[in-house]
Amino acid sequence: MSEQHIGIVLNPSKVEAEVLEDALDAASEMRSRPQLSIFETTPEDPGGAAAAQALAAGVDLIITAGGDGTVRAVAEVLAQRRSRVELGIVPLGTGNLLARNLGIPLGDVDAALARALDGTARPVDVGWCLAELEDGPRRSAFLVMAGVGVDARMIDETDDDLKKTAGWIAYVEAMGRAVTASSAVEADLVVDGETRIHETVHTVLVGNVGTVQGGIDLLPDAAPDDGRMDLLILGEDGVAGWADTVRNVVWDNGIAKLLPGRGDDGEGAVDSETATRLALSTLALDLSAPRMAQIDGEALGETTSLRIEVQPAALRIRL
Ligand SMILES: Nc1ncnc2c1ncn2[C@@H]1O[C@H](COP(=O)(O)OP(=O)(O)OP(=O)(O)O)[C@@H](O)[C@H]1O
Repeated sequence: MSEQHIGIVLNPSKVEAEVLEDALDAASEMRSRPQLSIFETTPEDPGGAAAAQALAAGVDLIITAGGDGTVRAVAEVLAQRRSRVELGIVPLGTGNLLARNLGIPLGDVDAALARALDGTARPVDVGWCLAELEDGPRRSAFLVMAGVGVDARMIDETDDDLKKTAGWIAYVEAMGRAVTASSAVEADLVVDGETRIHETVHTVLVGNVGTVQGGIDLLPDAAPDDGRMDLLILGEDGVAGWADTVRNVVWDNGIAKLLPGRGDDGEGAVDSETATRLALSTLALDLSAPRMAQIDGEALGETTSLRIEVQPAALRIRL
């Protein structure tokens, strides 16, 4: 069998290449060291070009070393090309929502690398989101969530310095500001080309996985390999309740969970009468006024139109 060739797509603002090289050396002690190529991301190109270079170099496995933004950029290239090259994730971001939802070890490079090297590849769905933005249409892949409303604004308003020093607590702080700043908007939704919904909404989210910061399970039925995405619509009255839920869960359970000896039993699913949940393959969303859209924690810009579709089992992620 020819030697395995691994490509690491590395965000150098998160970790030094030597850390990954040393970890790979340690993991390879008992077997032949695979060929390793490192492809660095840049602020202007957070992983797409690096992934394309890795594929061009003929790697058998791509491992991302960065956060959700790095994984998203790499996944976009793999899904677009319908590549069967497997993906491993060493989560080094702030939120690491995908890794968190998939049960990949956080804050432990060696353990995450072991999964990437020896884990079994599982199919993971990818969502595609076409947004009409001020400077034209943009089509982006997402693995965690896409949408408009409180969540998107919250991410957009998250102070970068705060995010660096305070981590997920920064999200809560930003959310407090976002809830007061958000205003309702008329939304027309068409689910799977047939179910029509007209509602005054604050937030519309489509998720591949359900858990957000603080262990809050926004989409309890979301599964990354079911070929569907889950839709959450928060109506006009829902947002206050949701914000309360989030704040309570984050503060009461989130902080408690971080303290030694405390259980992980906090559940924060939205159960408001004004919240609607559905599974879907496609969604057309039109808004009466522009709202900030986001994909996997990245602010896209303001839009009145999103078109979302699922590419089932587009990725093979080692878990
Ligand atoms: N070479 C680089 N130097 C500085 N910044 C970079 C570089 N490469 C990528 N970035 C920036 O890193 C960000 C992407 O970070 P990444 O997704 O890896 O972590 P994160 O944002 O902390 O993750 P998470 O979404 O999980 O919290 C982008 O804003 C991108 O511009």
